[in-house]
Amino acid sequence: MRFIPLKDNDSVGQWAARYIVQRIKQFNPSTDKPFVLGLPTGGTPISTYQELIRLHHKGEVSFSNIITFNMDEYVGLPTNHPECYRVFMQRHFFDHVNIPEQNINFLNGNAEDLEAECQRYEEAIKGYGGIELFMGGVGHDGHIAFNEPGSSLASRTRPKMLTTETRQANARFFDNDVNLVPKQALTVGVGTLLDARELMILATGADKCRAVRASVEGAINHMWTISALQLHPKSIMICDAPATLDLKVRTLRYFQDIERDNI
Ligand SMILES: N[C@@H]1[C@@H](O)[C@H](O)[C@@H](COP(=O)(O)O)O[C@@H]1O
Repeated sequence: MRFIPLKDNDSVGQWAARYIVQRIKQFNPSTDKPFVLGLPTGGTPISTYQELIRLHHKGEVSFSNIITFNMDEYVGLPTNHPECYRVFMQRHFFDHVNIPEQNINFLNGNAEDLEAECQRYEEAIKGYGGIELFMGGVGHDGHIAFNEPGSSLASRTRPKMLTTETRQANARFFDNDVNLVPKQALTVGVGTLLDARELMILATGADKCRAVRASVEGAINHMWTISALQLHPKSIMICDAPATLDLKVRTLRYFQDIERDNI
């Protein structure tokens, strides 16, 4: 795994956005051969979306041949709710770039049969030949997408109950009222994420430092689903300085040394 230790949140956004643009350019997508990008919501990726929008407006990247799959969605939120992940993505990214509406894929958290909806999503990903690059964030408890502690590292897309800790963390988007945060979500599985040809995780802020330690120095363990990164043949974790606070000095120096030309 690559570990990119950067200074602050803006540097993380810039690094991640440039990496995505570079990968898209290398891939040279076309209508027949689109680039399939997995995307997250949350506070962490916002600086990346802002930088991608800026690069798009500068003419450095087009999203016309990009297919997106978002990693998760709340169950039961009205589709026009501002915290519905689809609405979040329109607001922070899709409304500002040239991605065709039909290229955007989302889990429907209001589907009548949630299991069937998750199955449909897995099939849709397969239909495009899999995901080229999946970007994600990480929860305080080390969850990746909504794969809460104890999720199988082989899991596929499915409904999941959210922990109280996660609902409390997300209450900031729901008038600080935990009771307004949905109790359930649909999420791609850890196995679905591991199937992506590349997995890029962003972590910013001191409140993520335990999750970062678990992913870099910890043992692979379903109680920290982020640790599955270690199983992926091509994973990158990008952090700001506060998120590295719990790493050993030796670990941090090691990655600072081997990435010295890239940070
Ligand atoms: N399902 C999302 C995750 O995909 C995200 O990584 C996590 C961290 O969010 P934030 O970036 O706001 O800290 O929050 C939610 O639980």
